[in-house]
Amino acid sequence: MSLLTLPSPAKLNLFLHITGKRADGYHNLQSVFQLIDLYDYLSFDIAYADLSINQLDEVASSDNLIIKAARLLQHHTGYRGGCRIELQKNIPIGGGVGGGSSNAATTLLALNSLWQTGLTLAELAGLGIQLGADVPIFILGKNAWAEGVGEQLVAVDLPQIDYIVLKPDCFISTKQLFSQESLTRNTPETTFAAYQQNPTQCGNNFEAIAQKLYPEVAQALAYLNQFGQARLTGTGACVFLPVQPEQDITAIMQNAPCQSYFCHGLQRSPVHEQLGLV
Ligand SMILES: C[C@@](CO)(OP(=O)(O)O)[C@H](O)COP(=O)(O)OP(=O)(O)OC[C@H]1O[C@@H](n2ccc(N)nc2=O)[C@H](O)[C@@H]1O
Ligand SMILES: Nc1ncnc2c1ncn2[C@@H]1O[C@H](COP(=O)(O)OP(=O)(O)O)[C@@H](O)[C@H]1O
Repeated sequence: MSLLTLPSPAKLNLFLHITGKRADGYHNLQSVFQLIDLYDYLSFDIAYADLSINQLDEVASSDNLIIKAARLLQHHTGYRGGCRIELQKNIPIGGGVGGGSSNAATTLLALNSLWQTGLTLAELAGLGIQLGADVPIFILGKNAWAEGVGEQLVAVDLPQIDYIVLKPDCFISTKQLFSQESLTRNTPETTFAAYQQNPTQCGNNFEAIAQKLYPEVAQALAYLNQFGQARLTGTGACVFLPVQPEQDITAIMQNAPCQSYFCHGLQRSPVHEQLGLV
């Protein structure tokens, strides 16, 4: 098989605590990653000698994490062939829902299969972390409890929940939010068991800063908070609300102040199901 089309799912951080700053400037965190059925689609055709991708308005091809992931796999394994990659982008960029990281992970998984380079998931996650802190969760392909910078992952079972996700009309840089002086960097460590007992007690340390810097985020959170407990995902800009079937989901979405998505929580990534990595 030389041609393959795969989905690339998004994620939510059900909570996000920053627990310390490391000597290298990165921050330690604790989080629960929930995979959701908001997908980009990537097509891979390895009947090409070079690496190439269709042009994306927002990202130069040489900066695209998809190309960076493919190059990294080539470099690591010495594989000499190429691939033509087509990306259909649906996941909002800079939204805190991990689209770029997910694209990188889908690329590593797909090309490791098509190029028959034979790396294990642990080896692919080791490559992925060089591209971004969120890549390993998409290589694992399961909901997870995360520590370290997001690379220490333990797969967890989460209740089946649906979400409304809003994308405020602004772009948030992860680096910029981490560099804010007012960021709480010393949240006491917790455990997955403690989180499960009382999930609403765990929040997102970036929520106050994102709302202050971006009124669009404050507006989206205030809107969703009328219907339950809304949260920021990652460093934003997206915010999400867990919803029950009896709520008027259509009305909540129609009256939202910005773009809205209805998403199911996934138990595992469809990429792994499609590639037989069960
Ligand atoms: C904090 C999270 C939670 O999911 O935010 P989102 O990106 O999803 O919003 C992620 O782990 C982010 O991962 P990712 O977006 O891949 O970040 P990277 O590109 O690795 O890092 C961008 C910059 O953010 C800072 N950074 C990032 C992660 C971290 N644990 N500590 C940091 O201090 C560093 O300054 C780094 O240069
Ligand atoms: N394939 C890609 N899809 C999305 N963003 C990408 C991609 N490749 C590189 N990027 C860059 O990665 C950054 C973070 O994008 P993304 O992962 O969508 O956001 P977030 O980390 O907030 O969830 C953006 O600034 C974008 O320029």
